[in-house]
Amino acid sequence: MRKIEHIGIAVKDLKTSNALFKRLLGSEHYKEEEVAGEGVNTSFFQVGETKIELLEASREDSPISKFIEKKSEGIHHIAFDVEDIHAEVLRLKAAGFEILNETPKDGADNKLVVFLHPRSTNGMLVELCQNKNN
Ligand SMILES: CC[C@@H](C(=O)O)C(=O)SCCNC(=O)CCNC(=O)[C@H](O)C(C)(C)COP(=O)(O)OP(=O)(O)OC[C@H]1O[C@@H](n2cnc3c(N)ncnc32)[C@H](O)[C@@H]1OP(=O)(O)O
Ligand SMILES: [Co+2]
Repeated sequence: MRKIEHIGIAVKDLKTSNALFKRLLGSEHYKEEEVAGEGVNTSFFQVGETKIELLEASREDSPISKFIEKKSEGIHHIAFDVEDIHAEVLRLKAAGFEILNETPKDGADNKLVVFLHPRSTNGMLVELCQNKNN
């Protein structure tokens, strides 16, 4: 794993949270993107070499709706940048981690993504991200 690619934050309302994070970080979000496969609308803020990804549910059965209902708004996952996502999946599986999707799926920002179940990572949802142009 090369660096923290982004920190995902579950929010109820993207517009309200865009304004809050603009006040917090002192800069505007640089893009918004819907990822229909995940049931989310996202916005991104650059913070040095990493990013904050705000996630709003775009449908009732989105993982974000369930998370906010059971817990609250707040940190939802940490995403690590990897060079070869297939090799990382094999390495992490052999090391005993529970992979939620062994076949990488389309994420935001031109990425392929894989998730690890929080019950195998001390309660933290982990995302692996590989740039599609790698
Ligand atoms: C924008 C695209 C992409 C990107 O490019 O960056 C994204 O970031 S998409 C983000 C949204 N997508 C996902 O989260 C996909 C992966 N998540 C899942 O598959 C599910 O959410 C889950 C993690 C398997 C949980 O689903 P489910 O089992 O249906 O939910 P429960 O509410 O029953 O939870 C079971 C268990 O897990 C705990 N949990 C759930 N979510 C989280 C979380 N984000 N962080 C930590 N723990 C989490 C939940 O509390 C339950 O624990 P117990 O109550 O102790 O059983
Ligand atoms: Co993410």
